[in-house]
Amino acid sequence: MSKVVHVAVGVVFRADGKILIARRPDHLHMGGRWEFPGGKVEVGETVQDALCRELLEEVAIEVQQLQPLLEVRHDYPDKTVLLDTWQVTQFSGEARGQEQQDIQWVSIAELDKFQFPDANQAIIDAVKANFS
Ligand SMILES: Nc1nc2c([nH]c(=O)n2[C@H]2C[C@H](O)[C@@H](COP(=O)(O)OP(=O)(O)OP(=O)(O)O)O2)c(=O)[nH]1
Ligand SMILES: [Mg+2]
Repeated sequence: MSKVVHVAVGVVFRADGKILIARRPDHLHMGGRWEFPGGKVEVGETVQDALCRELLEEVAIEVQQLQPLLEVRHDYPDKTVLLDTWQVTQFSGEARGQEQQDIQWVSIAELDKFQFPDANQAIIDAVKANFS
């Protein structure tokens, strides 16, 4: 069995209630799908540290306030991920894709229009249930 990939994922809310999504570069796992920004937790790092680092690296925002939302474990054919998902309610900076990826701010109702990796359905359901 391969080990579980621990991923820090941020559902970033802007003051107007919109959520930040980004399109995964084509060459990556789940390339071309939309995601909530984040990435793998490195050895010796807390999940909160990983989330702050990834959001700065990927979309140039500095997290100021976060709270746990849910954990989603999902088996893909080639790997198993644990999406350790946090709600980000305060941040500084203006989001921009630092890796040439498209980003968008979308309403909760609009999330259904985008194609996310399969593991994300549980996150989207939780967002709708908690924040709609
Ligand atoms: N960031 C993120 N990853 C997701 C989501 N949904 C989902 O299945 N994943 C999967 C895809 C990847 O297998 C894994 C995250 O890896 P990643 O490619 O973002 O990791 P990373 O930013 O650290 O990138 P790298 O250093 O490996 O290039 O989790 C999501 O909403 N956000
Ligand atoms: Mg990433």
